[in-house]
Amino acid sequence: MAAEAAGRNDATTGPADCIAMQEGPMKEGNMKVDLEAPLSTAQDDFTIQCRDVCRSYGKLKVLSDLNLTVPQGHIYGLLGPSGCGKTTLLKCIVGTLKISRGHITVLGKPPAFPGHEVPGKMIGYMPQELALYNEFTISDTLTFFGRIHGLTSKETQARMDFLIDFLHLPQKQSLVRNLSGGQRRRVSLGAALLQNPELLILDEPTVGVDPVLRSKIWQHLVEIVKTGKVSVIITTHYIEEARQAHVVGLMRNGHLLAEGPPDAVMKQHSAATLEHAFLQLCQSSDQNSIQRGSGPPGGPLEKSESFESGRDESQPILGIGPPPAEKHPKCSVDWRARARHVLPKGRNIAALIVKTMVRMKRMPGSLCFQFLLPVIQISLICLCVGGEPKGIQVAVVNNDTSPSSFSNMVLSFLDNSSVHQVPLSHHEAFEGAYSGKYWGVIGFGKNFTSYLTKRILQRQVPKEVVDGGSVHVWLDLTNQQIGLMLEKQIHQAFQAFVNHKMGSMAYLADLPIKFEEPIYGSLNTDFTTFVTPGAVLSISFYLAVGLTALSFVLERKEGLLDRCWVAGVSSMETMLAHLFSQLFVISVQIILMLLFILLVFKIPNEGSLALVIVLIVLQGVSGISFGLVISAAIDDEQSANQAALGIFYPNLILSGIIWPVECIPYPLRYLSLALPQTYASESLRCIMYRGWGLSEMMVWRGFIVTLGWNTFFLILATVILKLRK
Ligand SMILES: Nc1ncnc2c1ncn2[C@@H]1O[C@H](COP(=O)(O)OP(=O)(O)OP(=O)(O)O)[C@@H](O)[C@H]1O
Repeated sequence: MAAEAAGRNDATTGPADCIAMQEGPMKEGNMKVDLEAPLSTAQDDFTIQCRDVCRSYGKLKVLSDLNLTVPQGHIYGLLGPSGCGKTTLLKCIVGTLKISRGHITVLGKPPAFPGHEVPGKMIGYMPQELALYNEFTISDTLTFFGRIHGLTSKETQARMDFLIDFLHLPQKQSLVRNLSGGQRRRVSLGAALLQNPELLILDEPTVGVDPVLRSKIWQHLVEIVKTGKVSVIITTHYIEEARQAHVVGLMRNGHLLAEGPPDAVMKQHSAATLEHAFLQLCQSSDQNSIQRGSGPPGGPLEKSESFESGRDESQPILGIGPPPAEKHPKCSVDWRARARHVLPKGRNIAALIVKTMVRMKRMPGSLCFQFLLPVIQISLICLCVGGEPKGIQVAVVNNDTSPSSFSNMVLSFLDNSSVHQVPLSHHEAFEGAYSGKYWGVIGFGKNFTSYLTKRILQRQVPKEVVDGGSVHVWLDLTNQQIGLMLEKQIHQAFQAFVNHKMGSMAYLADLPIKFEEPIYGSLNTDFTTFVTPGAVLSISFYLAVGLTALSFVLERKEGLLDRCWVAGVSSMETMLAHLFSQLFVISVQIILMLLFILLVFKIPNEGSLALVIVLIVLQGVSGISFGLVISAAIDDEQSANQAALGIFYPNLILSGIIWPVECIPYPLRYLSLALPQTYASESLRCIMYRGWGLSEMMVWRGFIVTLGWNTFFLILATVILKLRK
């Protein structure tokens, strides 16, 4: 095998034989991925060219003035210890990470250049993470990537059959989540090979793969580059297997220590193996750093520590000397290509929507949960919030001795389902009330009946008669709702008694205030009616936030977003596809919620059902957009959950959903009015309870504010995604 490799390497003298590594002062200025991006004059010979590439994560400088060249039709083995920056470099090459300085040219243009199919069909990328959808079968996985690359189903099928056979994959209907680690890695490799790309970028494809298959993969790579049109860049921890590559780049601390054919590297260092050559290079590099008084290798690199910038000519590094002078003609692109680059592609959106639908189909339990959760939540609110307290224990001390006993009559009008009367002595009643057993004490004096009669019939009575002819009530007001209910029930019972006893003369015992038929709403309006519209909006918003943030954060963590991006799916397409598929889920959720609140809990709706639905859907879209903001800004699911939960209560309280906005003190009220759900809740209440339409300001401003937040969240998510690259 080694001899074979050597033979191949001999045949690849020329560009790969001695790749120059840049020396001298570093060039200033950021990499230009715009219209002024430079083109290598020798672009026909090179598939990838990296010049003076720098990339940092915060203060950690990971790539430092790195120069690398992948000749066309070659296999390039990128080797280096864990953490030296290989994956970072590959991500810069495929365009998922932006470089802070330098130039990268891939297949003739910088990555992500308008109209360039990198990212896209020209490039096959296998990330280090498996980056596969666990709920997919092997067939679903390859079909999905086939759709994105625009392959016909016949082409996808043919490639699938070949790859399943070649990569020793199990049946194509096998679910990815049921595959072994090695099998998943091979499926991931299959997805990268699917469209026969011109450039294959493979980040540790042979980890966890048995030696027979590993050798077969290398054979295949050798085979596909033979045409001279396909190039491969591959990272591996098995340094010796890289001897089969045409060129190796030995990387350490963000620099390339050497670049050249494996045999030449070994010869230069009189090493029997590539591993030994690499060790020698590392030692020389460390000695050089110590002599120059720089910090230990592996730490953050400063410009002054850059190996290339201060390199001694005597160092045993291949290709010493500045790279040949390069002219940098500018790439140009017409407005049509630029527009095509920016505009979302229907094909990609459709592929992503189908992907989401297939995943939903494969997780029926989760889908049912998503549909039923809002119904359960709103039902619990309607059942448990705002209703009348029932079975409240009240002590009754009845000292009325009259045979006609008005006190018993008053008590008989008390609603027994709400108030449970417990007849007791004065002492027992108060002892029970103070010990928390009873919510109040209702007391009638000895002469209640006669004094009450006198109070009603005589014009003037002494204070003693007024007092003795009154129902005395002592309440435990630590629970305002129970206290208010008892007050209301006792008033109503007394009113009913007066009506019964006095008939048409009942007005004598009335206050001269008459509450007429309400202008809107009903006399029996309860708190549930107030709270339900806001609760529906809040549920739609927060479920969408949670599902969106979580699904994106997980997809990013598993490398799926990056993989799709390299396959040519833009962030905008990903967002739109998620929006459309989530709209389906939201629509079902809203239909079920409305069925329950209108038909089961009989919440009134005097207005247009269409307006109600549109407003709730728009709030769901706000939730999706806000979820996108969270997932764009946050990398792990725990922090994403915390962010979603963290804003839940402040927003719920400040939006006037559980208590009127009018109760909020002034400076906070301005904040409340700016929130996404304050005007929207008011708008929904106006539609449902007042029957208003869009001509009313209180209705349309709810829609306008919701649309405004949607736009703001979407723009913010896009900006954060761009800035964080
Ligand atoms: N998103 C990130 N944020 C901060 N630091 C990061 C991030 N990704 C990588 N790094 C750091 O950058 C350095 C290079 O990481 P990289 O993944 O490129 O190494 P690698 O050579 O591919 O390692 P391995 O062979 O183990 O995969 C490491 O120190 C790593 O901790």
